[in-house]
Amino acid sequence: MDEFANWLIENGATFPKVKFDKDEDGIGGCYAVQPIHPNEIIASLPLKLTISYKLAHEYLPILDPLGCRAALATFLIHERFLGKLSFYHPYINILPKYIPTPLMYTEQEMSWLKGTNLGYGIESRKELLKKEFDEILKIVSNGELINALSWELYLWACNIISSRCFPNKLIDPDDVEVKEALFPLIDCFNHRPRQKITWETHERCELRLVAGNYIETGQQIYNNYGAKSNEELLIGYGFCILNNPDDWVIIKVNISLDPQYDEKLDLLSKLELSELKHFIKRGHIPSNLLSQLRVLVMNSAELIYFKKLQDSQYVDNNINDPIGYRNELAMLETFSNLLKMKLEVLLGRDNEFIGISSARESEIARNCKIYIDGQKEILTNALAIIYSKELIILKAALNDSKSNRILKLPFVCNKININDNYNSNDTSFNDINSLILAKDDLLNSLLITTDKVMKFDKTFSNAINEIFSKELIDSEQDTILILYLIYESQHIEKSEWMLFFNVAVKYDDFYTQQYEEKIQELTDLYNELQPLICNPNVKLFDKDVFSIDKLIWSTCIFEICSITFTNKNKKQCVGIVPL
Ligand SMILES: C[S@@+](CC[C@H](N)C(=O)[O-])C[C@H]1O[C@@H](n2cnc3c(N)ncnc32)[C@H](O)[C@@H]1O
Repeated sequence: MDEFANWLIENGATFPKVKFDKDEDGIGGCYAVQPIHPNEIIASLPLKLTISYKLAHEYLPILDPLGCRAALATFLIHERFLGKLSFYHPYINILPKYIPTPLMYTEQEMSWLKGTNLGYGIESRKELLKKEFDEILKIVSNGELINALSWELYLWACNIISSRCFPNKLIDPDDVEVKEALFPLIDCFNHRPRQKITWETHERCELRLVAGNYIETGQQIYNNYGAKSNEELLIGYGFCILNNPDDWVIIKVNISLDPQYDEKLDLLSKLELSELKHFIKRGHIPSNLLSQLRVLVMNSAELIYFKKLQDSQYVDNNINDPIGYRNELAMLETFSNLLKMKLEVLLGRDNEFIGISSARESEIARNCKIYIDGQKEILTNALAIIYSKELIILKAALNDSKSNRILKLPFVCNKININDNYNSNDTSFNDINSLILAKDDLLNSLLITTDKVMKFDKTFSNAINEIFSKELIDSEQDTILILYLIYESQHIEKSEWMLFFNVAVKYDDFYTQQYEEKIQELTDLYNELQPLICNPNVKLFDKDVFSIDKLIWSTCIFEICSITFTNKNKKQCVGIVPL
């Protein structure tokens, strides 16, 4: 380290109150040898010591088409190869020979990341670097450099760049491209999230680190690499921060299998919601993600109706707020399923950190565990937020239902009475299980489900038990509810859902336009059901009530109003949202 410090001083760097040392874990860092005050310059580096793209490019212009990283990495490898002959030798010499980023993990170590975003992404990142490296080998003709280059050294150099670089913009503010640059000395400080510190270029000839707070003698002096998540820190720097306040989980929305893919993509683009990648933080779910999911879970009627409103300038239809109870419940259900799927993969993993036999492995396992635990915690927190939102929406729906505030089908952009807490990402109770139970109770009160109608209407349940065997009842929830809609529409005035049925029987808008292609399918279903329903033991409908038209109507109402959800016993259920 002395050689490095002398080299820096000889070349005009200053760092009068800084000592290079290692902490108890052997991590190199910078420590204050005297008190440092806010706004004091901690270290300054003459820009002539920068290893920039410009420098690497002047040295190896043939690598130009490959971009900044390839040029910088090749330059570093060459200087390392030159050894003491290199001007940068004192700097190259203090660079770690090994940086434990996932690029360097063994197969066993990679298995610790299985199921995480990083686990999926590393291979493609390695392939990209390998292609870059093969291109370099093709381009480089200098015999000496060819001898120096190897894949292992290329990975080392890429790790050095990702773990120590700064934005090239610091020295070239007019540069339009995103490039990296290495600043010896300035890159010797470790990271602490939210650390107050400034990077300042002085008269285009010096880069300074300026203290943002008071630092006592003996304390480590931290830099701030920016608001980096553990995923970014692990891949780029080889470490993670416990309880990292800047951590996030990436959620990518997959729309490709949606039958209305083109229309929805078009609507998303009109609403400026085309970005399908989102970052969920502790206590924060981006509102754009919720808005996007509202579009993605729209059924055909909601989509048509919403687009109509969208085209008329007179209606205030804001996708940043719930657009309807069914749509909102479907959105929250879809989102919670997405979170649960991600979480389940991670939850079964704790016991997989076995077979650790070296300090290196235990360090890697520790970082993987911090990363995975952080992901789990953020996902669990997001799930609690979503369940809390579901409770608010369900309570509002029940209130509206009790006060008979049932408006026009397809229940899109009717005013929803939610309170201001809805968008606050509040998780007033964090215990997921109590949230699930509360949600289940509310869903049971609000929805028309097969369980409910079979329990409360003996005539209906007797008929259904005649038509379907016990085993089929769960898998035929859709058909049972479709039949129930016809059954209940025979005596609306006695129905518990009288207002809903009053609205539903008047609805004919959608099926005339949209059901053409479904007619054949429904005719087949009708022909299948008709003999079963005509069985003298099945007393479901008055004579001539069960017609193909009625079946089309009830299927249409069912599709406009139903949601699928998972109940507290993890059973997939279907329900009709009656408002
Ligand atoms: C810019 S360098 C900092 C100086 C480096 N520790 C050294 O000895 O040269 C970044 C590297 O330092 C280490 N590092 C920085 N901040 C850290 C932290 N908070 N915890 C653990 N390691 C850290 C990581 O190995 C990272 O790749």
